[in-house]
Amino acid sequence: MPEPVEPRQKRAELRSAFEDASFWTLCRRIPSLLAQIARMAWAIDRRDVLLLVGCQIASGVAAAVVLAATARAMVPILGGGLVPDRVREALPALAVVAVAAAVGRIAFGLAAWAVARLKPRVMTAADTALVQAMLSVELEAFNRADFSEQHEHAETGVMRCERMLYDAQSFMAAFIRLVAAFGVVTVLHPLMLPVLLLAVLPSGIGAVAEAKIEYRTHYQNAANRNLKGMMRWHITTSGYANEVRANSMRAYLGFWYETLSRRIDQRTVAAAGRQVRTNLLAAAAGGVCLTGAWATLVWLTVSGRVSLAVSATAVVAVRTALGNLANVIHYCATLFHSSLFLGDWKRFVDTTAAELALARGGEKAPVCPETIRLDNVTYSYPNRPRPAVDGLSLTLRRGEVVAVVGENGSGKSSLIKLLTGLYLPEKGTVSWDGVDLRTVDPDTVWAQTGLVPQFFACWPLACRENVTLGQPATWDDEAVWEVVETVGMREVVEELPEGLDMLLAREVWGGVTLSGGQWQRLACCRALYRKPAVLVLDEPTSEMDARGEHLIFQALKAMAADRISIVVTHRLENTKIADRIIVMEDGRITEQGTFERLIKAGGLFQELYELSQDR
Ligand SMILES: Nc1ncnc2c1ncn2[C@@H]1O[C@H](COP(=O)(O)OP(=O)(O)OP(=O)(O)O)[C@@H](O)[C@H]1O
Repeated sequence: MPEPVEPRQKRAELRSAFEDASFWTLCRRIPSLLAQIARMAWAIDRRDVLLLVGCQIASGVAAAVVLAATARAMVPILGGGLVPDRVREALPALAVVAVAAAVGRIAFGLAAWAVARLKPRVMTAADTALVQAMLSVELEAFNRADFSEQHEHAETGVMRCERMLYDAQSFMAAFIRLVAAFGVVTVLHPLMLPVLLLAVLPSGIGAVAEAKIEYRTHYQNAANRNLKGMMRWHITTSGYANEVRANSMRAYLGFWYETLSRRIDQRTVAAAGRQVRTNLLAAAAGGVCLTGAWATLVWLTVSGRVSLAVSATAVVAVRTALGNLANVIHYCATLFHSSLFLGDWKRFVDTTAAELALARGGEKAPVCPETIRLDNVTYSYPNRPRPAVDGLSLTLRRGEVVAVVGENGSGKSSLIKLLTGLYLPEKGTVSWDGVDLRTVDPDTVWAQTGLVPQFFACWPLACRENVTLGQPATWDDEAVWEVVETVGMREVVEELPEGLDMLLAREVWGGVTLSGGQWQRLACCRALYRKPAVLVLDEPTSEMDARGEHLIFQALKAMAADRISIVVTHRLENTKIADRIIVMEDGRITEQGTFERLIKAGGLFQELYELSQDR
């Protein structure tokens, strides 16, 4: 079986993300990263943020008190005299140790509670910001080669948000305790501080190197992961389950999925080897430095520079400092790691999506336009040698039904995206009543359009919402039933156990689905319910039976007087209801006229019609 092809992907950002990533960059970035996380959390719940910070400080102070009181207790315990006397003398300091340790634990527990409350909400905020960003972009953004890839990275950023808050809390907790321990160690003997730092520096540098390897691997797998995700959906969704089986695709799809997954795993496994080597190297260097730290402590004690009591406290302080320092370095590295993904999310939301956001003029589109005019309009898709619409001029008038026909790929769907302002032309102008759509707020255009696209959505919502989606809520179902009736769906909807309330999603418990043609009738309902000034139907009846098709074209005719109506169709019989037929070839209009005229004109229309009759 043929192996899946390796998808191409953009690499420039991968390089730039690493150029400035060093251990020192990590240390420099931590304060701003913490500030960014704090800002995100602050915007969600100030009380929890204050509780978290308060608890962190309290647990740090408690740790310092524990160490200081331990040092105080050690002096009588390791000093001379009778054991009961020594213990009695140490009791007050030991009581302080117990109280401070309890305060530390309570503060830690409360901090964890605050984080648990903040985590899901921070993640939801990041997630909704991403969804809003996706909703805000121009339709054209989806044609950009790297848009989906960048979106995928941003999705990972959202997933990491949750973990990042936990990492930030753990980092801060370790950092505050470390400062406390460092303070105690420095007071005991200043030489201990640099020795301690040296002991954990190698593991810090190793952790960052490991994080970089993981991030690089994540990027290298991005296109494959993206493709795998899409294929997974196609393979497992109920909608294609019949095609997958009846066209004997199962074996190949299974093979394809496994092969691609293995390819991703191979890179991850290879990276794991590099990570372990880095880790071991860092651990070995750390071990040597740590031995040096303990040797220094022994030397200080043996040479009489510190007393045995102080030395014993130093052992506790060094252990506390080391444990926390290792945590600081670990969480610093994971925070840094997460910050790279968060950077992807932020870049996508603040820059990529913002640059591609719908930002046209603020003018209002003319209400119920009399004419839509295309003047010399050209539109090309990226990576395509020829324009999809090529220097096209056309005027559509209110009250007129225009049918657009032509062979596959001749530019029909692109044309309707241009005249509804979904795409802006590369050259030429599209205007509604003389107002250039470039200067108009697109929402005021789309408030007046009703579109049945070629590939329409089957919304996993109630039947009613499948009709009214995008329109203000209504308490009265009469208008809904009216359009349901128009497309011949009343009986079907009435038979659903919950009628208009029925959930149309068989994947959800209690939900049902409809047949292909019934779904298409519902998509037509959606457009008709809007009573739009510009009604655009792109192959609206491709899945319908003759009765459904008849009903839709009757409805189109009945509604035509008050609006501009455009219908794209391959069934040329349907064009009989049109006032004018436009024939497209290679992005241009090559013929125009009524059915009666074009059927005898000797052009493409006549040829296609004769082919449709030749059975
Ligand atoms: N998103 C896209 N990216 C790149 N090329 C595209 C895209 N959409 C359409 N095209 C190309 O633009 C040309 C016109 O496509 P369009 O969908 O407008 O044709 P159409 O006449 O509606 O075709 P059909 O009858 O098959 O629906 C085709 O060559 C098509 O391959």
